[in-house]
Amino acid sequence: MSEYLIKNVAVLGGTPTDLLLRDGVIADPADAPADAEVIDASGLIALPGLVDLHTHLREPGREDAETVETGTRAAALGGFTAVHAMANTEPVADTAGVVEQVWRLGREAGYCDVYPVGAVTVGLDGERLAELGAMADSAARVRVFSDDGRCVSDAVLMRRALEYVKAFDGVVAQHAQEPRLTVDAQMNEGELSGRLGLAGWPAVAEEAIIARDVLLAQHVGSRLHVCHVSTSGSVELIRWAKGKGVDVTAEACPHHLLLTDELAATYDPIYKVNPPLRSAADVAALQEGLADGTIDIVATDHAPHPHEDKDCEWAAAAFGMLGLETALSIVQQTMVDPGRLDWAGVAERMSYAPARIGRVSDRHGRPVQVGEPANVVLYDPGARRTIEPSESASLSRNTPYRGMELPGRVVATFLRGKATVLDGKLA
Ligand SMILES: NC(=O)N[C@@H](CC(=O)O)C(=O)O
Ligand SMILES: [Zn+2]
Ligand SMILES: [Zn+2]
Repeated sequence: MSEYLIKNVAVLGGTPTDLLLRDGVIADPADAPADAEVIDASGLIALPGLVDLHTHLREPGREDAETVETGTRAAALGGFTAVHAMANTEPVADTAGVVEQVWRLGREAGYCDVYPVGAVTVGLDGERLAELGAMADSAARVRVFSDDGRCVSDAVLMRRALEYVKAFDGVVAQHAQEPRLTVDAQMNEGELSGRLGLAGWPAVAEEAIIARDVLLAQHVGSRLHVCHVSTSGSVELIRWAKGKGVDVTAEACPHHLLLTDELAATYDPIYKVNPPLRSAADVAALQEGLADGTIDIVATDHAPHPHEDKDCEWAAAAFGMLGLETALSIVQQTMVDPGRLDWAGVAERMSYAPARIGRVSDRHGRPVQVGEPANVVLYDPGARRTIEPSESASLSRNTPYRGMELPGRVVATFLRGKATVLDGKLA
């Protein structure tokens, strides 16, 4: 394996220094051998390899949309060294057999570590608990459980899941959506949904579940994670719960930090996502919540869909958008460039904290310093690029950023010292 001597890199945007990647770890650059590959990183920053707590890789079952291999290629290009693969596959990842299959596919592909998320209920049907213990004890060592795509809406089942995962330090990641309040819902409920004639999706459908779940988590003394928070009321509820000492964490997605429901007026289903794009006031509240730590992390909710599921009328289209290859750029644009977060804050929200929540911080989400695993991303915050969907490594093309000019570019990604991306391309 090559050894890399990275020269003049600004770790977390600090004073430029040198890094040696050797034998899978970060080593003292003074020990660099003469034949080390030298990378001139002047102008680049180094961040710890990013960790996504919410990725849809679609395999098994929807390999027309994405595979573990194509999705993890997209992840590497986005600066990720670990992703948590959501359970809403076909078959659902609700058994030790399926989670081990996904975990093995990730290892074989070798682009980043894949940590399967286990389903909370059998078949995501919301009726019976899946074999959570067997998934936890499997080779995949599942710690995050979610019916994402669906809400665990039955309060008794949610309570039992929260109680059950305590035995192995797991967490339930809730897709907070009260189903009865969102029957046929298409977009954010507001004046615009009325005008466009699209069924509205009220903020209360998300907030009611979050309120219930933080109270349940407090009652049973368990850990709760809230997926893709999208409303200002949700941020307020999570702030309140944290103030009460509830063990709750929350994520915001890049698209919810940038885009608003106004885009639905195009009727272009590229902007159709669950939860929906919300108002500018909600976007501002999410940015503020992410800055002050109420929202712990950014997670992509990378949701690939083939063109036949997106190139149709709004109401018939699938929910979801790509996210892995653009996440860091969107966070730079919405959080770093306006001064809401520094690069250390980005490392916390896109690497350290997601690794802690997913209980993978023995390997990921570790500081870029001597002795740590060499999971590192080199990023050029001064670059600008125009998003061209056909250049994506994903099998799908449903990026909402087509034609947009975004700041920043991932120059290189290293997984345990092995380059997965070099010069902005797959290595
Ligand atoms: N976010 C989405 O709009 N879609 C996700 C499901 C989900 O994250 O709820 C998908 O699996 O396509
Ligand atoms: Zn979801
Ligand atoms: Zn999702």
